[in-house]
Amino acid sequence: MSGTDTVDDVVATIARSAIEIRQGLVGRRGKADVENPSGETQAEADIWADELLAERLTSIDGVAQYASEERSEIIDCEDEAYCVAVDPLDGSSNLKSNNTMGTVFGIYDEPLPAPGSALVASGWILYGPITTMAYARDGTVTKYELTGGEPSVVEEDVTLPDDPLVYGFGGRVPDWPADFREFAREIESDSSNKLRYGGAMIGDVNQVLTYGGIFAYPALEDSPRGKLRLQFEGNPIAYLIEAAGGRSSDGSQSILEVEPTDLHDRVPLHVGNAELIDRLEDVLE
Ligand SMILES: O=P(O)(O)OC[C@H]1O[C@](O)(COP(=O)(O)O)[C@@H](O)[C@@H]1O
Ligand SMILES: [Mg+2]
Ligand SMILES: [Mg+2]
Repeated sequence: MSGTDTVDDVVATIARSAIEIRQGLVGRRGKADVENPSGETQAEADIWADELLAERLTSIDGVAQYASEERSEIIDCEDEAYCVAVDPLDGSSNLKSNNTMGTVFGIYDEPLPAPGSALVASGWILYGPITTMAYARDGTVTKYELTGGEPSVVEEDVTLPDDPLVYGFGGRVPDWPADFREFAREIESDSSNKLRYGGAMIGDVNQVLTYGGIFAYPALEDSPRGKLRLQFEGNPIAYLIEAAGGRSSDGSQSILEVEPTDLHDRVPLHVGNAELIDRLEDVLE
């Protein structure tokens, strides 16, 4: 994966940096006294990981823009071609309790903010008991283990298992709109489904990729666009889950069809096995 084109260079750089990010979490578990563009208090590690990725990714030939959940403005580079959007640390509130976190990336061939249809590749790093990467390009998904050297492939042509097993829904239940509550009740009452919610989208979505099922951070009564960000979280996740044979939805259409109006737009996110997303859209109609 190293050095054949800009997209490969970006992915190889993120994979290498992930090992450093993981090690650098030690000593950076506190909060910084600053808010990100979404109005959330940043962790020291959010800021540090963003700066590390910005420095590395903007120096790659062919990278035109770098943008992240943790900074208001896009960094424009002199090159033209690919625009990289990252969530440097997904689930950073899990730093305190030392639970799962991730890094999410999307590589677009249009200036940001761009719709998910402009993605050429996306993926995520999962900082679990070991560090893994799920990566989608050209309609196929590959899983890797990362140790610092060349990423080693553990599975090619990854697809969601046919029989869904896990579900995880973000937000407080009383804040869910009535139609989403009805859908959630339907999923819960099916005895073949198990609840899995860890407070880091990447951990929960990776379980859906592994076992089949559904993850959602839905629209909330007082936040109709939900919580998760379209450029940095929604689009990259949707691109990968769709490449793995699943579906994504903002409630009525694929996340990849949502037109952005602002770099830090939020989007109601639902991803998983196609049959479950179809059922969700029927209920939310
Ligand atoms: O604390 P809540 O409301 O369950 O929210 C958890 C969700 O927020 C997030 O932590 C948001 O991501 P960041 O940590 O990158 O801001 C998701 O990973 C997770 O699914
Ligand atoms: Mg996140
Ligand atoms: Mg984050």
